Order: sequence, then C-alpha cells, then structure tokens
Amino acid sequence: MLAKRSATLPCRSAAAKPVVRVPASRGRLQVACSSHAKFFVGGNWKCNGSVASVRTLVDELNAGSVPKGVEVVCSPPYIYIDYVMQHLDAQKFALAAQNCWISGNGAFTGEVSAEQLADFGVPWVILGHSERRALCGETNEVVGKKSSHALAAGLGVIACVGETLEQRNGGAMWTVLDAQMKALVDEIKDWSKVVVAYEPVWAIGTGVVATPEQAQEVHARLRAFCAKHLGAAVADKLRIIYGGSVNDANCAELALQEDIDGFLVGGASLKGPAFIKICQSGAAKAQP
Ligand SMILES: O=C[C@H](O)COP(=O)(O)O
Repeated sequence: MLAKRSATLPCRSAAAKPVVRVPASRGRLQVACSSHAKFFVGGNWKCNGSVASVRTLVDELNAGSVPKGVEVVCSPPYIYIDYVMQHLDAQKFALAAQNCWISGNGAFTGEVSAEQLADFGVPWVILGHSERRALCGETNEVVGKKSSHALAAGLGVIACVGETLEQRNGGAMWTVLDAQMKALVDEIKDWSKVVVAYEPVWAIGTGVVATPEQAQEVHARLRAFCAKHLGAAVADKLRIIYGGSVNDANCAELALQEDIDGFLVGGASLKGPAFIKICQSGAAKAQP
C-alpha cells in the first residue's frame, strides 16, 4: 500500500535548508555532494559479466534516460572497470568499486587500494556489503576502518549495513544495526561523501523485497541513530538507500518513502532497461 503523500515530498527537517544546486559532475573523481538528499542509485554488478555482456549492458545504459537530478553509479567487477570507464556515458553514470583494501599500497596480494581507485579515476567504493561480511569475514571494525581510509583517499563510500533473517526474527535486529552503524560513526569524521545502504540480508538476491513500511522503519531508525551521534544536520543530509531485490516493478513504491533516498541494486542492475527504470523512479525526488 502506498504511503500517504502530498503533492510535495515531505521534508525531513523543519529547519532543512533550501536545496543547494550542484553542477552535474563532469569529471570522474567528483562526488556530487549536495547539502540536501539527492536521490542516489547504485548498480552493483557483483562478480557477474563477461566482455560480451558488459558491452551489451553499457550500450543499454547509454541508451537510457536518467533524470538529471538523480545520481547514478555503476559498480562493475574490477576487471571491467577500465572498459566501462571508457564507454559508459559519464554525464549520466559514475563508477564505484565493489571493495578496496583497508590501507594504502603495499604487499597485499590480490587487493586494490583506495589510492589506486582514486588514481584511476573511480570516485566511489562500496564497503561492508553483506557478501563481504559473510564470505570474507569483514567485521564491523574492518568496515569502519576501510571506510575512513577510503574517504581519506578521496573516495565516496557506500557503506552497507543489514540484518539476517535470524537476527530480525530473533529480536536482535536493532542491536545488530546499531553495532554496524556505531563502527562507522567511530571511524568516519566527515560524512559528506558517505551513503549508507540498508540491505537486509534476507532480501538480497532472494526476490523477497522488504515492504516499503519495513524499509522506511529501518531507514528512519538509522537516521535517528545518526542524528543522535552525529547531529541533526548530518543526519538530515545523509543519503540512506535501500538494497535487496529492488526491481523495476517494486522501486516506485519504495522510492516514495520519506527516508528512502535511493537504491543499491544487484540483479536488476544487470538489465539495462530495468535499471534505467529504477533510476527514473527517483525523478519525483530529484534535485535539479
Ligand atoms: O548490492 C546489492 C544488493 O546486494 C542487492 O542485490 P539484489 O538486488 O540482487 O537483491
């Protein structure tokens, strides 16, 4: 059921400043940071794709129309980043890596540093994705330290948090989310280039999307946590995006929720037309 909406979108804070217009990014390294929430859509391609499919996807994305006020980043596997950087329309899409190392360059076989990403012109990195937490043993502390290091290197960070079904059903959801957020709060000093992605693990790749009410409840709670620890001004500006089985059929209803500032999309980001529709669902909240 759709949330009650007025013709104008709700303002999170009575004291919210007027929208600050930010010029569209012309360079790969510019992370557009407005002083007001700007709808943000990330496409996390995960470990998917081939030379042929990436070429097709890039062509599909370039053919699509993205509302000007919606910020979109695509996150290919490392090996395809160069191709995507050369061919994806930079006026519509920026790039994100799916991970980076916790410190600078050095003897860390198989890793890529935040400094290298910045050097190569990749402006964003996804950190703390549940797949890295679960499959690669990344703890809250590691995610917090990676985030602060990436920010210091000049990247924007999409920091992921989320509970498992067992944690939700067992009543541990808020404890888990608070601990994940606290680790970020402890390490991150400047939140202007941070996007928080709420991704309930039970919704990732399952086809079971959180209801708009479930997502809104958690997003509002995450924002309240940030207001308590970082102040209302930071919390109000922070983009909190939802991820977990978002597709072109369910995005519009989710996008209407007051505290949903965008999406982190997995499977549907591999289909150009569907991903474009998801980007377009943010048009109502787009900042010019
Ligand atoms: O990073 C994206 C999330 O893991 C969501 O993946 P999904 O859209 O395939 O559920």
